[in-house]
Amino acid sequence: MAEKKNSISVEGLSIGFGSQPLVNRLRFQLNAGELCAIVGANGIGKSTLLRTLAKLQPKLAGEIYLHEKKMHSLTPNDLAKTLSVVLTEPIASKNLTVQELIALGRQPYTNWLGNISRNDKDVILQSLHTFELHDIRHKKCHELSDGQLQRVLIARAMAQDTSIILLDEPTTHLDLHHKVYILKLLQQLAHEYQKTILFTTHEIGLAIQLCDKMLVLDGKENPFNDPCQLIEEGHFERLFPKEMVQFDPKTGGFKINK
Ligand SMILES: Nc1ncnc2c1ncn2[C@@H]1O[C@H](COP(=O)(O)OP(=O)(O)OP(=O)(O)O)[C@@H](O)[C@H]1O
Repeated sequence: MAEKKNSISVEGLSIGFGSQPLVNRLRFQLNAGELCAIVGANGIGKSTLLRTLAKLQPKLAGEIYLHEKKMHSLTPNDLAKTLSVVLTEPIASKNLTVQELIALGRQPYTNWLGNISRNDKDVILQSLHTFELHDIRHKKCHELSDGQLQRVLIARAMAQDTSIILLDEPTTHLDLHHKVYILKLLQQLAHEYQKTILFTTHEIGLAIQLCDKMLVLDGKENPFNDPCQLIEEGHFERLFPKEMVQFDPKTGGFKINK
């Protein structure tokens, strides 16, 4: 079997704001080709972790390694060629067309005039096809549905052609069909293109079915493992107060306590 390539690893990481840590002593490692969900209750620190991993806010302690190099030793341009981020915040560039927005993903590779090469054009075309956006490539982003816009943002991350992709709640606002569609696309990107994909979500049941690994932020142990192992160890049972909902290990989903 081929040796697994370590893409992102975190050791003793504390995250939070100011001097107040939200989560302490995080430790996990992801390899090339793995899809991983970060789950946990509202306000536990999922988005904060994602933003810290993307260097959008400082870590409080510990170390983040990308391809076994300390993240802080990478230049901004090297970081942009290694890691792309899809956030939930509304995008400022909704007046661009679908194709123009996806082309922005090529910025780390263009020269200082921003000239697009033949290779850049091929990568943009491939992203349009992979995400079935070719027919709407000339539409303005403000004319798109939430689901279409979500696909465009992920296509832009694919055009950035980084080995690691981080996404904050990529399935919010989507119906069940489109939630599954987006998560399956992410799984395909990870498995077929050997990307390492880490995303935050409240869709624990879907994540259990589709992810290779999961990080459960519970504010204490914060276990990281493959979903079956996490179920066996009972980590999902302890995630929410039992009076309301209960995890059913047989179905891998939550049931309302009536
Ligand atoms: N800019 C900020 N300054 C200080 N505290 C903040 C800031 N942004 C978020 N927080 C706090 O940090 C905590 C974690 O927020 P975060 O958005 O990471 O949680 P989350 O797990 O993603 O939650 P949700 O599931 O609701 O999206 C919350 O208590 C939040 O109020």
